[in-house]
Amino acid sequence: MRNDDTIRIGTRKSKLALWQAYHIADLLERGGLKTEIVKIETKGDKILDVTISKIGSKGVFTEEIEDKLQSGEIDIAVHSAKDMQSELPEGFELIAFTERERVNDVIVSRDKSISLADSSREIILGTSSNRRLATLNRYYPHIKTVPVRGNLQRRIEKMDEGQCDALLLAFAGVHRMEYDDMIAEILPLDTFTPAVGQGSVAVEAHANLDPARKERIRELTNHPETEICLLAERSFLKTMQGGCSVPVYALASLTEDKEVKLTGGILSLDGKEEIKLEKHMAQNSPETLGNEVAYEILEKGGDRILTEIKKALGRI
Ligand SMILES: NCc1[nH]cc(CCC(=O)O)c1CC(=O)O
Repeated sequence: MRNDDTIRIGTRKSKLALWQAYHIADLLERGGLKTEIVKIETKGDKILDVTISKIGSKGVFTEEIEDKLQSGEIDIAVHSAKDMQSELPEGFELIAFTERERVNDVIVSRDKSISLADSSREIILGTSSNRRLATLNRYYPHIKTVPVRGNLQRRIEKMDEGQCDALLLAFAGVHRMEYDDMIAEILPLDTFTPAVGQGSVAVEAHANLDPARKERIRELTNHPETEICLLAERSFLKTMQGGCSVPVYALASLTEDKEVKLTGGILSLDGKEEIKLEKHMAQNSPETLGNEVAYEILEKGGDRILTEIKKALGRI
């Protein structure tokens, strides 16, 4: 343990990552803590021209950051919650989740008249996410896609270079980067159920972080309602054993009668099959809820779909 009281916050260097890190710094400083941002380059940031599902290895965006958490060079790391694997390496945990932003996926374009449901015109949509591709195959089969990677700014540049007419992105990132005026359409949650954790910022720590510091950081950054929802979603993901390149989705919310409701599902890559389920449970057992929804989906055929997907992705 260092003896000064500045909280060192580790983050990737992209604009979105920095926005998230400064957001956490702001919450901590409002509570009277001093902060310092430590920018860290990861393997995933260096490899821009292959899709992440082809790089394959777990933690391409987190390994270097976790090394610095473990050594105590940084106290916490800040990530988009949805980028975090459902199981962290031994000794690491997510200690807080910030209040969730609007969770929807959106269409971003220079042409605001673009709409996914409009099959009368040809739209080429940029996305590299298997969840989004499978959802398009199922609900909007007339839409053509091209893979587009890189940070948000780079993706918009690629669109402006003519690689695609529009991009399919998470509202949260678009809003944080202040591209709201390019949002052509906010996609409905019943077809485009978002990825687990979408819209919330997660704070990661190592078990060697001083408990009093950890508790103070948690008090200032954690949003308890969001945390309950994310615990349900993340335990769903863990039981599904999906990994980030599998079209698995889940969205939890709190109900008026103080329960947590979870909708989870899996799609085949071609979108021909979808198994989707909704359940609710008392708020004190979000993880049990996540497990139960996952087990039931696996039992109802999700297991077979998952095996087929992993085979197609070359994972088994
Ligand atoms: N997959 C990358 C990623 N990770 C987090 C966000 C956006 C912010 C968020 O959902 O928290 C994005 C961009 C996107 O999917 O459009």
